[in-house]
Amino acid sequence: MTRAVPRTVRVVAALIPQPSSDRGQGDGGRRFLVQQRLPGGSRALLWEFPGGKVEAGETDEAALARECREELDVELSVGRRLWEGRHTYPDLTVELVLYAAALVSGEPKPLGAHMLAFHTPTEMQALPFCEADVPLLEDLLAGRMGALD
Ligand SMILES: Nc1nc2c([nH]c(=O)n2[C@@H]2O[C@H](COP(=O)(O)OP(=O)(O)OP(=O)(O)O)[C@@H](O)[C@H]2O)c(=O)[nH]1
Repeated sequence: MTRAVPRTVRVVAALIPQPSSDRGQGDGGRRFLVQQRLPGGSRALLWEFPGGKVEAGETDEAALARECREELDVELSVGRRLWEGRHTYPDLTVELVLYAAALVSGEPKPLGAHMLAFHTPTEMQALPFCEADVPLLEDLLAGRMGALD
C-alpha cells in the first residue's frame, strides 16, 4: 500500500521574553511565552511557541507579526533568526523557524490557544511540547542560540 507524503509548511515561531523577567538573572532565569494547543485538533494540548504558518508571498517576519496579532492580540517587533529545524508528523512536515521577538504593545490573550504561560527553558523541559520543538528546547536550554534579543 502506498502512503501519502505529508505536505510541507513553513512555520514561524516567536521567542518572547516576559517583560522585566530578565534583570540580573541571565538567560537561564528568563521566562518566555509558550502556549498550549487547543483540545481536539492536531497535536491537541501540546505546548508550542506562538506563531503559525507562513502564507504564500509573505515574509517570515510579516507572518509572525500577523499570527501574533490574530492569536494573541499583541504587536511584536521581530528580531534575528535563532533556530531552524524540520520535523515530519503523520499529517504534516513542518519547517520550524524560531525568531527572537519582543512585545511592543498589548497583553497576550489566548485567542487561539487553550492556555498561555511564561516559563524558563528548564521549566519547558517538563511540559509536553510538539515533537518538532524538542531539539529546539535542547539548544535553548544549552545556550546554543546566542543572545536571545
Ligand atoms: N506555532 C507553532 N506551531 C508549531 C510549533 N511546533 C510545531 O510542531 N508546530 C506545528 O506547526 C503547525 C502550525 O500551524 P498553525 O498554528 O498555523 O495551524 P494549526 O494547526 O494550529 O491550525 P490550522 O491549520 O487549522 O490553522 C501546527 O501543525 C503545529 O503543531 C511551534 O513551536 N509553534
